[in-house]
Amino acid sequence: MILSPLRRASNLKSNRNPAERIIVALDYPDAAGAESLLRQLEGIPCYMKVGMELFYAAGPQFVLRLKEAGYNVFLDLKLHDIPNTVKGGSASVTRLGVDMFNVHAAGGAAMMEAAREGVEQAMSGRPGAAKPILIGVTQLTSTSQQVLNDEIGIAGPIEEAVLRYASLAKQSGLDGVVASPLEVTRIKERCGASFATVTPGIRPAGAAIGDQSRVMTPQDAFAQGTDYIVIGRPITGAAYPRQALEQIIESITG
Ligand SMILES: O=C(O)c1cc(=O)[nH]c(=O)n1[C@@H]1O[C@H](COP(=O)(O)O)[C@@H](O)[C@H]1O
Repeated sequence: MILSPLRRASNLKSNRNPAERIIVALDYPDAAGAESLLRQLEGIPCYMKVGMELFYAAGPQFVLRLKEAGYNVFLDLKLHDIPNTVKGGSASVTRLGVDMFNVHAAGGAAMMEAAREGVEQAMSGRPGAAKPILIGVTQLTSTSQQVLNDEIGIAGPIEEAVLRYASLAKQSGLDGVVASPLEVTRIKERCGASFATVTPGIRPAGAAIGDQSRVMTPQDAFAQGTDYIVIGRPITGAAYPRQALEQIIESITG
């Protein structure tokens, strides 16, 4: 069961409590696992991310339960399909009442514009509701320079590929991008300070990197000017998840 209501982060510009800029990835195979973590983190007003693992198992119902508990929710389904399908998917996700969701920038301008149209269409039926933050995924933080060039076949520095996706996302009317904190400074220079950056690939010093490639510590990521960090296993896989999260909060405030 999800416990007490939490204070809700209002929007990008008025994030006061640093915890509101930490997005915890609830990568669990079922609702019970995620609920156990929520009990341990009770009272800390961080953002919660529902990704494909939990959503495919627990569905929209779990998103609604998080919303009822007062959390801001990032629904990470990385939509990537023909524009008409992404428009409909984006409208459904918006009607669900999530605070943030993402689409793959690799789907191109027409697809991202369709996502925005889907949001706008759904918002017309939800007067007074807050519009979700629409984010484009650039290059996954698990992708290395070598994989990009040799396997995927995109030439040049990975940062250039990320910047290209970020510019396209901005031109298509998106609110920001998912990228590595390593690319935040250049994205802000290219797309403007108010263009949001949501950065996974976060590893506190000494934490196992696992399948991530382009990583940074929480404090360094915020020093680069990121708006939100996304962090999963360093919290969910810790012996004491609450302590792990509190240490991260302390590292960014101290
Ligand atoms: O869109 C995302 O959230 C995402 C994009 C990306 O490029 N890299 C990335 O790791 N993520 C997500 O961020 C989370 C990172 O989890 P950890 O590696 O366990 O901290 C996972 O839920 C990923 O699905």
